[in-house]
Parts: sequence; C-alpha cells; structure tokens
Amino acid sequence: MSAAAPPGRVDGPAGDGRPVVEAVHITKRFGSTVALSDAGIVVRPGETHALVGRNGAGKSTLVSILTGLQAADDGAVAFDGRPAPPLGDRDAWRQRVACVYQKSTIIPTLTVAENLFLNRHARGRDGLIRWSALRRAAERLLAAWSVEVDVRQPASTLSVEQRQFVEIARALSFGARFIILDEPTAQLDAAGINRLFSRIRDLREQGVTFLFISHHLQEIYEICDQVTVFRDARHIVTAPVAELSRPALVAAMTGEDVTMSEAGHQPVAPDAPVMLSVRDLVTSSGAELSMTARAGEVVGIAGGGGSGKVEVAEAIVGLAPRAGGTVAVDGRVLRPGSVPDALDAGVGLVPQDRHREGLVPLLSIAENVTMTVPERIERRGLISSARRDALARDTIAGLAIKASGPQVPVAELSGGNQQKVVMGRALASDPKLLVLITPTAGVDVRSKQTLLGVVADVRRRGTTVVVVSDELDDLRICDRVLVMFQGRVVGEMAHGWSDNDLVAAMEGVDLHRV
Ligand SMILES: Nc1ncnc2c1ncn2[C@@H]1O[C@H](COP(=O)(O)OP(=O)(O)OP(=O)(O)O)[C@@H](O)[C@H]1O
Repeated sequence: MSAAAPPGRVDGPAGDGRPVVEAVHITKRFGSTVALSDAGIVVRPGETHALVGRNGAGKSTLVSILTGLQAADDGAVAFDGRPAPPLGDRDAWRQRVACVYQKSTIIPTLTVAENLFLNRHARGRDGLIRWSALRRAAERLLAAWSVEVDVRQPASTLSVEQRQFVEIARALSFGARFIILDEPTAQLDAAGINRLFSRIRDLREQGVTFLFISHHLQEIYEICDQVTVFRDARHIVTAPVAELSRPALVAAMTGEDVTMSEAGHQPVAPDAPVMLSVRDLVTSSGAELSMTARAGEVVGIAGGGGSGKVEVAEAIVGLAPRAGGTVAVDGRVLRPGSVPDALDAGVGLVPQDRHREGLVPLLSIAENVTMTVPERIERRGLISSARRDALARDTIAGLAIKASGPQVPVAELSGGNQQKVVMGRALASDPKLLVLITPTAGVDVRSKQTLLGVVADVRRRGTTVVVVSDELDDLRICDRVLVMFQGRVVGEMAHGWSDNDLVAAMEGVDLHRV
C-alpha cells in the first residue's frame, strides 16, 4: 500500500507491463477552485482499478484530463509509456482511452449501426454511404464483443445496459483497450449490475483494462483489484482492494470514520393526520398504487428496475401523466400531470434525473435553490438578492455543499454537490410532503448521511416523506417500506426489516413462503 505516495511513484502490483496510463503531478484549477493538486494515478494492464472519493474530490476532473477533454495546468499523462497525444488529435485519444459516462454520448435519433460508425461510414467510389456494408460491419463488431443488440434499431430504444455495452464496443472498435466507467451501475438494477460485472470480467480476460468510478463501495470489493482514493483534490492512497478494509477505505475518503447509524428512530404518532392520500393511481405504463402517509411519517417505495416505483412517484408529483386515480396532499386534490399544482399544494421534489428536471446548470446555486420560492426572497415586490443569498448560504451550510459561495453556477459543482442543491431547492418551500426519487444516487458515503439526516429533521417538524429507492441505506430510515414488483405493491415491511427479506421482496421472491 502506498499511503500518500507521491504521484509518479504510486505502487502497483508486481509486474513489468508498462502502465496503461500514468498521470503524474496533475494540477488543475478552475478560477480559485483547485480541482486537482499534484495528484496522480497509475493503472496497469489488465487491472480493474477503482477511483473513489467524496463528491468534489476531483474524480471527474481527472477523467476529463485522462480522456483529453481538458488540459492539466501542470503534470503529465502517458499511455503505455508514451506521452499523451495533443488535445486536438481526437482520433489518437480515441485509440487509447474511452469513458462511458452516466449520461449517454450516443445520438438517440440515429440507429445503433450509425452511432457505431459515426463519421467513419464505409463509402463507395461514388462517395455514397454503403448502408448494408455499414450494417454488416456493425453486426460483426457487436458479435465480436458478444453484444446482442439489433444494429438497425434507433439508439433511443436502447436500455441503459445495452447503451453502455454499445458504447464499450464502440470504444474497443477504435482500438482502445483502456475504458473508464463513470458510475456505470447508477441506473441499473441488481440483475443488470450482475450482467455488467460478468461483461467486465470477460473483457478483462481479453486484455481490457478498466478504471471504475463508483460511490457503491461494495461494488469495488466485488469487481476491482486495485483502488485509488482522492480526497480534497489530492491522491491519498493506492492499494490492492484486498488489503484495504472497508473502514480504512472510508477513512481514506473522508479523513474520519463514518458509520451509517440509524439510532434513535422515532415511530410516527398513530393519530397523526393523513397528509398524503393516493387512491387507485394508475400510471401510463399500468403500474398501480394506493397508499396513505401521515404527517411526520417516512414511507419508502422500493423495487428493482421495471417495478414501477419511479413511475408511480412521478405520477404522484405530476412529472408523469396518470391513467387513473386521485392524489391528495393535506386534503387538496392535485391536478394530474401538473408539477406547478403539486408545488403549490406543498410538495417538495427531488426528481430522479437532476439533469432533465432538476437544475438550470448555468444559473447560480442561489438562483436554483430559490427558483420555486420567489415569495421567500421578495422585498416590496422586488427580488432581494441579499435574501436570496442568505437562503442559499443556509442551504450550503446545512447540506455541506462544496462551493465557494452562493453565486457559483451549478454547472461548476461536482455531481454529488449538484444533487444537494436539488435537495436544497426541495426544502426551500418548507414542504408538507417531500418526495425523494433515488435521492442518494451519485452521492458519497458522508454526504449520504447528510441528506438522510435532513429527512430525520424534516419529519420531526411534521413533513411527510416518500423515499423512492432501491438503496437499502435510503430505505432504512423509513417507518415502513412498500415493495413494488412488476407494477404492483407486493408487500409492506415495517421498520427494522432484514436486508435479505427486503432484497428478496424486491426481486419478487417471498422468502417466508419457500
Ligand atoms: N468547469 C468547472 N468550473 C469550476 N469548477 C469546477 C469545474 N469542474 C469541476 N469544478 C470543481 O472542481 C472540484 C472537483 O470536481 P469533480 O467534478 O472533479 O469532483 P468529483 O470527484 O467527480 O465529484 P462527484 O463524485 O460529486 O461527481 C469541485 O470543487 C468542482 O466544483
């Protein structure tokens, strides 16, 4: 293990293969923010190497430098012992490295085949694109990497899992044998994660090297052999996964010991008034839900991919249309498909996709946090920027958002810190009902505690909270959890459930019936 090893002398496993990539003494500043400070990483051939760190530690910045999207202010990157190509030579970069991001880089309106051969279409002597040759080449490429996808289908119809496999195959077709996976499991269910991991293992056998970024530490123990930890822009440690215990890994990430505690769970008062009432709700995809929740109650809606949990939640808050049913908050019936009506009725919302429904990236933290509460920042009919900044400063402090101040554009924040801004905005209206859809996706272990701590605070003030997730830590804080499977609620579990029982129920298995 190399605690705080100086970059350039980061220990790797014994072996004489030149590093697939070696980044040394990397420093990168954005204005006054130091995103990377004399940091580095060495990844050796055939490894699956984890890169972990808290939100804002510098992981994405390193990825952008390793993939040639940004230049470091200082330091050097080498592939296979040779200096990295000039930034403008995109083809040369593509032959060395690719990153599969959480957000797709595939063009949805083009077919899979067109995406695979974008700008390198086979053309005949007449200069026209040879569509059948293109399709055959795409089929050969996917078959070579065992990706079972119809190349004629529009990319928009791919599942997240298929899209990732197609992007990996595309990277390999450029010749890259080093692939960065940036939170690849964030949108996959348990079965999808298993398939991805077995694909990673297969490709590793075939000589592909991976850099794997994830906030799910158990995944790192399952699939990675080396781990590098960044904290506050610096390289902290690189070690074989087997030699770093989970507490030691968390300590390296946070600089302190963190344990998820759920001590002091206070059950909701049985006579508390009903705050949310959902009757015979049917979503456009046919998922169904009836439920009530009391003031101060925290109710989980759990389920794997395809369970309908996100659809029902989106239908409750108006993000998605309903095919039937009624939703009432504190006795007020909500207009179907209307988010503004839900907000007006006292709903605070953390949507699943912060990129699409959550934030306006070019606006500041202050503007985003106060967007839905103009009345709280008005003074004599005018927006008071002092009030706005004060509210945003409270949010930054309360949620420990890593930013230099309320004026920082949200686009400049790391992913986990953007998620905290979304939470801050949901809380700004002092909601009666808080609906959190996969609230800790992409959030580090310490920030998770902060976000889930918020739930404990607001419930004490009488806010009803609905937590929609398949993350056990998110669900542990709930008074009860409704488990959905294939569009129906198949069970309800009281606080204190066992992990095995909940996971089995989410997979549609009733352990007690076997
Ligand atoms: N374009 C930018 N302009 C200004 N600051 C930036 C920019 N990109 C990143 N930063 C800052 O650099 C620091 C490192 O951010 P980075 O996105 O690399 O973190 P991360 O480890 O990937 O975090 P997360 O796990 O939340 O995605 C953060 O403080 C972030 O606010």
